[in-house]
Amino acid sequence: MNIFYDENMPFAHEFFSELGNLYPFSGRELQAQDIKNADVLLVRSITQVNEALLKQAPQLKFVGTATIGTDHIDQEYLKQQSISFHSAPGCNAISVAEYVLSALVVLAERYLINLSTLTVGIVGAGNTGTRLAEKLSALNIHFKLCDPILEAKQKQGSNDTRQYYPLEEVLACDVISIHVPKTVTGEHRTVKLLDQQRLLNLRPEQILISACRGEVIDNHALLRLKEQGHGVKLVLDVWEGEPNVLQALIPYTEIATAHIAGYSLEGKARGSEMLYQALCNELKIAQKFQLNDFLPAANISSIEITQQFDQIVLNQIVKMVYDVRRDDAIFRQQLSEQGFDTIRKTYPARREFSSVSVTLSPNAYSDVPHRLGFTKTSN
Ligand SMILES: NC(=O)c1ccc[n+]([C@@H]2O[C@H](COP(=O)([O-])OP(=O)(O)OC[C@H]3O[C@@H](n4cnc5c(N)ncnc54)[C@H](O)[C@@H]3O)[C@@H](O)[C@H]2O)c1
Ligand SMILES: O=C(O)[C@H](O)[C@H](O)COP(=O)(O)O
Repeated sequence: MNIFYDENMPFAHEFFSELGNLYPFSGRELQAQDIKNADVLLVRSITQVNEALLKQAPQLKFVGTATIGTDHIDQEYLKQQSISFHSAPGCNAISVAEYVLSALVVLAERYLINLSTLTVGIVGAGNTGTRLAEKLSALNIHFKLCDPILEAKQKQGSNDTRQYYPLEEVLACDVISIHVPKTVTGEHRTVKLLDQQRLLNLRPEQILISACRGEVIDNHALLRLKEQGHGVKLVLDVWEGEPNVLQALIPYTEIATAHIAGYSLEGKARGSEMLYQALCNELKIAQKFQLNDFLPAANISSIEITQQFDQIVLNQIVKMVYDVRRDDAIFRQQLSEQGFDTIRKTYPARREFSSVSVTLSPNAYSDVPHRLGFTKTSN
């Protein structure tokens, strides 16, 4: 069996080498002639999988994307060709939530904001939006969810008991964090969900965070708004037209990064693991490996908190594991010379909160670190 996989999939060799011959490829450069003898194709979001790519691959039976987003896959075409398709829902949702939390912590320090006074509007309450909501709950930070699709399912009797709010109400919150897929057509289209009019409605003291897909915010309209002196604070991980970023927008952002919100080692590697599981299921063979077989220990793998848990301690432990300013600096300094894709391919190691076990001395007892995702030290 010939397995072609994106070179940017951690542990792909470890997971898949016993299942067939492995052929790594560079995601942006893959061409139809490269995969003529592929049985399995494993991609990331930068490879457009459609008829043009697959038309010369008669043996292909399995396509997987080690990502949450699936907007780069022509699923209708795969169905027509009886090629099975698997994505990795939720694989990097924790990573995205930790990115947003790190950004909030950094902005809270930069502008002396008390996080507990804020209301966060979360647009899209799926995997990433939900993980963020859980972390905000742990911190007692108020949030409002908008998700008309889940709201409609609730009305039809789903088990979801969360409260949903109209989009315009959620867009009026102190912080807006967007977590929708890229949807080009239909009632719930998200391309330019934040169009010129909605951007004009923003208040100068708001914070707007986007770590979903660049096309959800009209980047040119956002640039015009900022050029007119609007105060809205921007945290942008994703950009319209990646890898070609509207560079004039970067100086107007508080935090700008190269679509790496989901790039924790765990988040990316879970994508590899989920495709391994899917392929084993398809081949009807037992899974021999799991992610924990390969994940190394974090550089700092245990800490003790000795004072009462407050925003200062929160800032310290969040930034100890992941300080988003590192990725912001890399983006600003290296985008022109290295390019967007190289920054992503050479992304330095980043771990999730769970890689650190936290001990709390008796006077510091709090369940917040654990609820945020840190591992409880076992006695
Ligand atoms: N920056 C990154 O590194 C990164 C990482 C992971 C995911 N993503 C992107 O974020 C998107 C969301 O990820 P997820 O795991 O939460 O996906 P998900 O599918 O679990 O959840 C998306 C939610 O958005 C809702 N939704 C769809 N259209 C909407 C609309 N018009 N208004 C409000 N809600 C709407 C859906 O009902 C769903 O509940 C992915 O599709 C992907 O494109 C980016
Ligand atoms: O959709 C996703 O899962 C994320 O956007 C993911 O981080 C994309 O990473 P890429 O496939 O572009 O490396």
